[in-house]
Order: sequence, then structure tokens, then C-alpha cells
Amino acid sequence: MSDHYFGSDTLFSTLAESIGLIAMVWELEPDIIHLSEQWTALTGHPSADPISSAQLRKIIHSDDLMVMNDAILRCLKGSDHFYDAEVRVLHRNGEWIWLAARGRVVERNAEHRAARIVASFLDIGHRKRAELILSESEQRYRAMFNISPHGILLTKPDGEILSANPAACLLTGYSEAELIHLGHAGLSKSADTARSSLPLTGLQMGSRNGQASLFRKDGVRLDVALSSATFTDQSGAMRISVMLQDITDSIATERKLQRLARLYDARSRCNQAIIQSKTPQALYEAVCKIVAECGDFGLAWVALVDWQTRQIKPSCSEGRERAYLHSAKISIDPTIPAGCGPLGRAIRESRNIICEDFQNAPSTAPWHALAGIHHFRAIAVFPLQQTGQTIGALTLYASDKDYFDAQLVELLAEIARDISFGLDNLQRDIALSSSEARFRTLWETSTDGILMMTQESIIRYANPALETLYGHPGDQLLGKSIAMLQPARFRTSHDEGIRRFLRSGRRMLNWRGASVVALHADGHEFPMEISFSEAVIDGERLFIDFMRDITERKRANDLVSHQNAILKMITSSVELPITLAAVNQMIEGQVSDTTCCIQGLHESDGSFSWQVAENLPESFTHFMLQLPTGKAGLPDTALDAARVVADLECDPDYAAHALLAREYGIRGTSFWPVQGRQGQSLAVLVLYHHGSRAISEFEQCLLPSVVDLIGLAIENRKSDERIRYLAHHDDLTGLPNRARFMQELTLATARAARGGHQVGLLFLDLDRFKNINDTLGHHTGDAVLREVANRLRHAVREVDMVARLGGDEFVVMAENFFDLATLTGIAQKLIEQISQPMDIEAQEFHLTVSIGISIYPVDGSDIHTLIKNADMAMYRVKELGRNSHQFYDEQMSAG
Ligand SMILES: Nc1nc2c(ncn2[C@@H]2O[C@H](COP(=O)(O)OP(=O)(O)OP(=O)(O)O)[C@@H](O)[C@H]2O)c(=O)[nH]1
Repeated sequence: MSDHYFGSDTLFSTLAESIGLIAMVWELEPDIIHLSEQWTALTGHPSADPISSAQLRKIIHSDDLMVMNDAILRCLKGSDHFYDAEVRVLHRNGEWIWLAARGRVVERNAEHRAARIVASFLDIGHRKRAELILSESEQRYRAMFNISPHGILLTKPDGEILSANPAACLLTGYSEAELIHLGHAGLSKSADTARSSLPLTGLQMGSRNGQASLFRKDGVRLDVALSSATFTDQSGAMRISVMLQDITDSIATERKLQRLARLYDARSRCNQAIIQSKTPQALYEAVCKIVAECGDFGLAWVALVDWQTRQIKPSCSEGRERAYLHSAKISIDPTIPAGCGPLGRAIRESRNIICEDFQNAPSTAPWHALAGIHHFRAIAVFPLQQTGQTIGALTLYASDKDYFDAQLVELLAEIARDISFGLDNLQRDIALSSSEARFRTLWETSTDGILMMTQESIIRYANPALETLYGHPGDQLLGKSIAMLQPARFRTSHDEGIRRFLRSGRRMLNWRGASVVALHADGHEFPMEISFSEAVIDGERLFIDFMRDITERKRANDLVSHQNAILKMITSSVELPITLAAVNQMIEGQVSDTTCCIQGLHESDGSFSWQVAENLPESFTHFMLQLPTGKAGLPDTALDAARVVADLECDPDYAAHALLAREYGIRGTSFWPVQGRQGQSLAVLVLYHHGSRAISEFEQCLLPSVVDLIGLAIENRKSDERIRYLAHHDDLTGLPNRARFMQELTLATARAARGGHQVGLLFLDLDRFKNINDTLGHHTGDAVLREVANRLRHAVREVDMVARLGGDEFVVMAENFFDLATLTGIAQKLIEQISQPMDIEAQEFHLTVSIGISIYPVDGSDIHTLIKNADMAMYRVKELGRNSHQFYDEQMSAG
């Protein structure tokens, strides 16, 4: 402030200085501003010299000039004061400082215009800085409030909403006004009153952090994260700022993750159940329970389908809404609405069907009302398959729409596939266990020996029958070479066979029913039928051998084929000794340690006259043959009934030949009488046993039939002989018959033709034989004929043949005669013999005979001509008076 001014008004000056407030005195005309020292203190500018208003304006911030102008203008317009004109003044140090100016008009001119203004300044820099910070903070808060992506509510502690930012409006779907109207409580209630109310716990409690659910205006439930802070507003009232962050998605994701984690757990638990379940029903129940629990499904159930009736039947169900199934009608019949729902389609089409809005989908219309009661909003159906065929479905109901996201569906589908897989396994297991049981039974109870051997012929497995078959305990077989079951001579060919097969696949042996020779543990060999197959068991290629002891079968077959051979021999007229030798051989093949002898009876005297015993020493059989029946040889009863002598040495009846028997290594014997069809004794079959033993059951069966066979052979032989005899002999007289005679005549004429000699043929016909028949009967006639034959046979040489042609006609054939006189001599001798009286049946007969003679080749070059001519000559004799003979001559034929 200038000295002259302040100096001239000491009071004012003193006042100004003392209070330190007055900074300037502005004389408006002329424009002079006097500055005090306080100005200097405030602005750093000198105050000794007055300045003009223009100079003042230069150091006032351009933004604030208007403020200064307004203040002055107000004074100029008549106001005496101006207050708090806040302006920025450039401090001498170059910084802007805030000053609040307050002025007063202290002098006016005659026109009452302000002539002098006194102004004081207050340093308001501190306040301005505070205001700035506050303003910036406020701006930041406002900005944050308005543009925050998170909802912010300003509330009273009682939950009344005072303000809501745009994000909160966006989040909740309500306007700010609506929110203010609703308050906390309203937000935590759904607009849809049917839905449950979830409290905004965090808001109500005013906790700093929390989580809550609220319902949007459109009814959608939101999950929000809460972050609240309590503060006091300018009025000192307590306020709460609540920040809402929509975490619905992350909560949903988290829930899904949790649900998935639970379902993954469920899957592993299901897999456990699949392994542990023994039946499909147990599997369904276990899986249903697990899935319902882990997936938080209101209902999980397994439906089974009956394809014939098209009915769906719940196999099991789990979940709090199980009652749904009592009322729900579900089918797979596509012709009715109940069959066109997700379950019906899923089963028919064998595919997963997910319905994310169960209560609104057209296809689920039949169940909308019921589903509403049970809060089902989404459904997922996963068909279950067994061996490729859909047998039902796993069906799950969730209380939220869109519950089944892709990941969940995939997981549940996997569980369904696991169940299907489990069902197949279970079926396989059941089949396997029943097959295993069957196999076990077969393995353990089979009468066939079964062994499995490696490619190296090492025995891997052997069943109990095999042990019995070979006489080796099982533990002695396992791990051993199969060679121990084979006679040494077959081992090399077995090994070569296996090697060849492994190399080329060629089978030299019949794999089904090959006959081999097996070696028993006790060293004996026995016939075995063996069938092979190949299998890979536990990764190892094995040969499986099925073995059957065919000793009995072979014996039976041998027996049958032997019997057939013997029967053939019998019917083929093979010599009896050869046939009986075959019988002995058959018995010796069937009965171990036995040698046979068949001792035949002489037909006439009943003594043993022949024997067949090719395997007994001749000295022994000769000795035995000599022994009379009932003495030391065969027992008295040998021809009547079979008898067994187990040990000759212990039987006093056989003391005589026990010694001899021992010499030939014979201990026991048995006798089997052979009888003919009429019960007549034919022979005895004698079995000599090399050890002391009783007859076995088999032998008891075998030997009677063998004995019959022997009887048949002997009788057949006799019949044969008879037939053969009758074929060539006259049954009545025993003379060769016509057929035989014709053969012999043929041969004789052939010989004569070759040798150039002659054959004489004498044709005999008894004279008036008919009378005998007629008077005394045929029987006597037969006796006469036999006597005639006898006489004729004895009347001629051995070389001359006598035959009966039939009736009372006989022929004599003479070869190698010298002349006709020889033939005449024969004829006369025959006539003479016949004419001798015959005593037959106490009567005497006198017979004569007429004889015609022809000679080969002169009287006929063939036998028929020869016979005819002899016959003609005989008739000539008859004509001439009988009882004589005639040679044929050609005139007889002419006559
Ligand atoms: N007893 C018996 N009579 C037989 C047999 N075969 C034929 N006769 C009979 O033998 C008789 C043969 O008679 P013939 O040769 O025709 O006549 P005959 O009485 O001998 O008279 P002649 O030959 O003219 O001298 C017939 O009565 C036959 O029935 C037979 O086997 N036994």
C-alpha cells in the first residue's frame, strides 16, 4: 500500500496493518490500486508502488478474471460489498495461489458511483486443495459408481436402497427407482412367487464379503458376490455401499465342475459297481443310487423294455422325486403320445436324448403337469445296451433347465456305456461261470482222459480221468513230457509228428479218433483212442488231447470181427480145424494168460478123438487126449456143465496131472461143454490159465457164446459134409448118385479119349421090382434096394464105379478093361450076385436083373449117347426075357 495513501489516513493504515487483512485500496478514477504489505505477504509481489487494474489482471488467472469482473461490476452497480471472489493469483515465485477476495465500497462520487474499494484477501490455497482432492475423489467415485461393471447399491443399514448404479440396474433388470422401491428383501424374492426365495444374506447382514442369490426382474436367479463397506455420510448417518458382482456363470461353472467332479467320482463308483455286481438288477440299483446322489438328480431310474409288449418297466429308481414314476405313463409305442417322449424315442432310436426344457418342450406335453409338481425342468435319457441290443435306458431328471451341458452329457453317456459294457461282461461272466462250471464238471467228471500239452509236449493240465487212465498221480504228470505216457517205440514218431505239424500244419494223424498205443504207469500197454484239438489258453498255444481207453471196445470189436470171421469160416465150409483154431485164437486174444484146447468127441463111441490146440505143446495135448474121461483127464461132468478149477494143485481131483500142468506153466483150468442143437455132446472147450485165478465176469459172458460158436462150427461141418455127400450120393443106398456118376463118366471118357482106351458102361435094371413095392411096401423095397447096392458094390473092383441112377436102375462103369469078355464077366458076376436070395425083414427075396452094356467110344462118343445106348441094350434084355445081359449094337437103335 502506498505510503501517501495509507500515510494520509493513519487510522485506516494502522487498522489495515494491525489486522493484516486489507491488501489493497482501489481508486477507480484514476485507476490506481494501492497495495498493503499483506499483499506482498500473500503474493510475493512488492506493495510499495500502486498498480493499475490492468497490471492486476495480468497476475490473475484468466479463468478467474470473470469472477473479479463480476465482483467489481457488482460494486459499480451499487452494491457496497462483494464476497468471496475466489481467484488464482500468480505468485511471484511462479505458482498460482488461491485467494478469496472480499471488498467493500468505501467512497462513492457525486453520481454515487463507487470511487474507492477496499479489498482484503484470504489465502484459501489449503481449502482449495482439499476441495480439489475431494472433487477428484468424488469424480472418481461417481465415475466408478456409474461405469462400474459391478452393481453398486447404497443402502441404509435396514436394507432400504438409496441409490443404485446402472450396473446394478442392468444386473437386476430393475430401474434405480424400482430398486429403491424394492429394497433388499424385494430383490431376494422372485417375481414368480412359486419359486423359492433365496435370502440376500450378505446384504442383510451387512457383512463385508459374501455371496447371495437374488432374482432378476425377469425371474432368473442370479448368484452374486457381495462386497460391502459401511460409511457415514455428510449428515453423519450410517450408510452401506454394497457391490454386487454377477457370479452366476462362475458359480454355475463351479457347480458344474463340482457336479462333474461328483459325477466323475460317480463314474468310478459305477465302475466299481459294474465289477462287483453279480446280476444286472444289482448293477442297475447300484448305478442308479450313485448317479442320483452324485448328480443331485431329483430322479434317476433304469427302465427296462419288453419289446414284445412295448411296455417299459422300471427296474429301479433313486432320488427324492421317485413318486413321479407312480403316476407317469411312459411307453415306447410311437403311435401314442406317451411313447413319443424322450425315453420312448431314446430306446426306439438307440440314442441319447436330452431335453433341456422339459416343461415346455412339445414332445413332453403329456408329462408337463406332473413334471411341474416334481420340479423336473430337464431330462436326459441314455439307452442301455446288452450285446448290441437296446434293453432299456438310464433316465435322469434335473430341477434346472439347461442342466445337461455337453460335458455332463458326455460323462453320463460314458456311464451308460459302462453299464452296457458291464451288462455284456456280466452276461459273459454268467455265461463264463456257467461255462466254467460246465467245463469244470466236464473236466472233473469226464471218463475220458483230457490233457493239455505245450508245443514241446510238456503236460500242462491233466484231468482226474487221465490220472486213472494212466495210473499216474496228477502231480507226477504236470510239467512232464508226454513221452511218459507212450511206449518208447512210438516216441520218436510222436515228436516228429508234432514238429511237422508246427512247421507245416500237416496232420499225419487223424485228429479225431486216432488209435494209438498207450503206456500205463505199471508198464502195460493198452489201446487208446485219441482226439486232438488246438487252443490258445492264457496266451499259450496248447494241444488238447481227449483220450479214451478202448481196451474194452477194441476187445468187443475184435470179438465181433472174430466172431464174424468165424461165422464166415463156418458158412464158407472152411476146414473145421482151421475154424476151431480161429476160435481158440479169438479166446486167447480176449482172455489174458489163457491157452485153449478144443477136444472133440467121436460121434460113434463118445471118446475124445480129435483136438485143436495149436498153442499148447503137442506132448501136453497128446497126454491130455489119452486120459479117459472121468479119470485124470477131464472131469466126469465136463460134458454136462462148465467147471472151473482155479488152481489145479489145490484140487485133489487133478493131482495126477497137476504136475504136468505145472511143467507147462498151467495153474488153473476151466471146462466148457460143447453141445449140438439137439443137446448132444460134441466137444469140450478147455481153457488153461497160466496163473491161479477165477473166471472173470467177462469170461462168464464170453465163453458160453464161444461154446455155441464151436458147436455151430462142428454141427455145420457135419451138415456140410452131409450136404456134400448128398450132392453126390444116393441117400438110400449110399452109392454115388446120377450127378456124380455123370461127372465120373465124363472124366473117364475124357481120360479114355486121351489114353486111347475104352470105358464100359453096364446099365442095370431090376426085374419086376415094382412087385415088391406093391406087395410089401416101399419100406421093404428100400431095404431091397440097399441090399442090391451092397451086393453090386462088392461084386465089382474098387476101381469100377457103381452108382444108382434112380428107382431100380444102377450103373457100373469099368475103365481099363481088356476086352468084351471082361465086361461080360462083370455082367455075369452082377447077375449072379443079385440072383442070390436075399433075407430082408425075415423074408426071402429072389431078384434078377437085366443089364445093357455100351462101350466108349464105339457105342457113343458122348456120355448121353453112351448111357442111352446102354439103356437100349438093357431094354433089349427085358424084351428077351430078363435076367441076362446084352451089348449094344447099332441095330438096336435102328429097330
Ligand atoms: N421101394 C422103392 N421103390 C422104388 C424106388 N424107386 C423106384 N421104385 C419103384 O421101382 C419100380 C420100378 O419098376 P420098373 O422098373 O418100371 O418095372 P419092374 O417092376 O422092375 O419091371 P421091369 O423093369 O419091366 O422088369 C417102380 O415101382 C418104382 O416105384 C425106391 O427108391 N424105393
